[in-house]
Amino acid sequence: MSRLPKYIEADDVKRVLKMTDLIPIIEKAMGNFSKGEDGGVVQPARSFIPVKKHAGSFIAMCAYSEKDETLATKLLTRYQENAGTGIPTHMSAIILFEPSTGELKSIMDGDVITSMRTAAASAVATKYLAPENSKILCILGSGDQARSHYKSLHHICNFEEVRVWSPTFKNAQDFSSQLKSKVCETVEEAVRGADVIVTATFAKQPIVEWEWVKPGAHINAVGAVNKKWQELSSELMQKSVVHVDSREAAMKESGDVIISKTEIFAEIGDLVNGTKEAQKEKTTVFKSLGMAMEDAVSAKLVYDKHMENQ
Ligand SMILES: NC(=O)C1=CN([C@@H]2O[C@H](COP(=O)(O)OP(=O)(O)OC[C@H]3O[C@@H](n4cnc5c(N)ncnc54)[C@H](O)[C@@H]3O)[C@@H](O)[C@H]2O)C=CC1
Ligand SMILES: O=C([O-])C1=[NH+]CCC1
Repeated sequence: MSRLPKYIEADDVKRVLKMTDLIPIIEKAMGNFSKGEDGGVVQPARSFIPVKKHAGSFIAMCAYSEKDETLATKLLTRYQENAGTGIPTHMSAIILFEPSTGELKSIMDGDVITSMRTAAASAVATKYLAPENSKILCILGSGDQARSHYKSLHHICNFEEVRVWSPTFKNAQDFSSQLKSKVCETVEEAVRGADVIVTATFAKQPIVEWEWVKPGAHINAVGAVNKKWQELSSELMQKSVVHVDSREAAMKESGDVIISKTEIFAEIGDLVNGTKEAQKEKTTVFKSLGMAMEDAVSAKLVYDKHMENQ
């Protein structure tokens, strides 16, 4: 193997990474993660460095999976105030190592992977938890994650209607002109009657109330990645059956979980492994925070596919 790592840019990641390949790989990874030591996953809690002077944060996420033979770290910045400036709010690179020798294999764009693997994790949750014959999808937010979720969730359900709401009406209109959907003026209008709901916003205070949510609906809550922030009201969290990607991370990083003091029923991996039963008929929440393990398996897939084409 050459000692020079392969640099894989965003366009190449986009070219080789397909949602249909990614969803089952993320499903398996979530299952392995939730098996504890038997799953062969090592994923320490991620590090956050606040870049207070510039209202940003720097996040380092590492994982090793023995079963998947992948060892990687993602370095990511989250600068919310970039919104509307033309600079993305999240930017990242993934560094992939060869687990058998420790060699550096690749440095690749992490933006496409972050977008797609987060939406793939929600697709797995939706597969287990959405009501049968879900027809109406509601997306709150119109940014990067909103777009990738639109695409991934169509692999799971045959939606007849998609609704989008965003705090800036024009952004929702742009979303709707590119991805077939109906623009809603309020969160309540978007949420009422929806079977599957995605919250992919920068909200710091709850934007979704329990009484708007159709009984039995499934919610993928992707934003509010801070112990002081919430996208869902405490009542909604307490009355729903709550699932997370990692219990440990949720208890440390999720305001939706910590502030509401809700009980966590299961990790999505527990549903995959069959150690907890999916309760499709109940109102369910998947509180997603994102896992390094998801980046590691995605990066390996990208690397292997990219090298096949060299
Ligand atoms: N769970 C996970 O694995 C991941 C979570 N995220 C989180 O998902 C959320 C969305 O990320 P992206 O789509 O990449 O960001 P983006 O910058 O592309 O889009 C953000 C969206 O939030 C909306 N927004 C801004 N302020 C708001 C407010 N106060 N209330 C409601 N909506 C507001 C914006 O109008 C925009 O539609 C962020 O909180 C981000 O940190 C991002 C990556 C992975
Ligand atoms: O897992 C991830 O990449 C992120 N979670 C929150 C911001 C980015």
